[in-house]
Amino acid sequence: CSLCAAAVWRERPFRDAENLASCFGDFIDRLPISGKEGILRLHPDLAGRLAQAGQLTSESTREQASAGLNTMTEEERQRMTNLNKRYTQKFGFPFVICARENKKDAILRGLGERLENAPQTEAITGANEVKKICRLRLLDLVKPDSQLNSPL
Ligand SMILES: NC(=O)NC1NC(=O)NC1=O
Repeated sequence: CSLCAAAVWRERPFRDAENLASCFGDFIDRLPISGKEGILRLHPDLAGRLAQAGQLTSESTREQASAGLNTMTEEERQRMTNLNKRYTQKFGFPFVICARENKKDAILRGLGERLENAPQTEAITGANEVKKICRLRLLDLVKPDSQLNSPL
């Protein structure tokens, strides 16, 4: 989210990628519920229309594939679509989970379970998942060598 990046920029210099990720995490934690919901709305549905049209970002494509979401049976895809629809109707933002830390069965189960949560709880749970996605993406972007050379 470019707004988060622009805000976290003021915390420079960062010791390393972990420090940068924790600054992003702190920023997301400090957002009010409406801000957390806004960040969640920037995310594509899991195995949704964008994925099926091949229009996800390369990061999302890789993450969703690592959970096995690109090899779902027709029945699994239908279940995912129905649950995603119910979730978005209830909360007004899409279901977000760190796909690299879950497999498709855990994602389908989590989607069903999290549908029962209260809206505020779910905005916080979703934002915590965004923090995990953000951290893994940052660690990919910042090569270990660059930590030795100069602060970010
Ligand atoms: N909706 C959702 O969780 N999307 C994602 N999760 C993840 O790890 N990558 C995504 O694109």
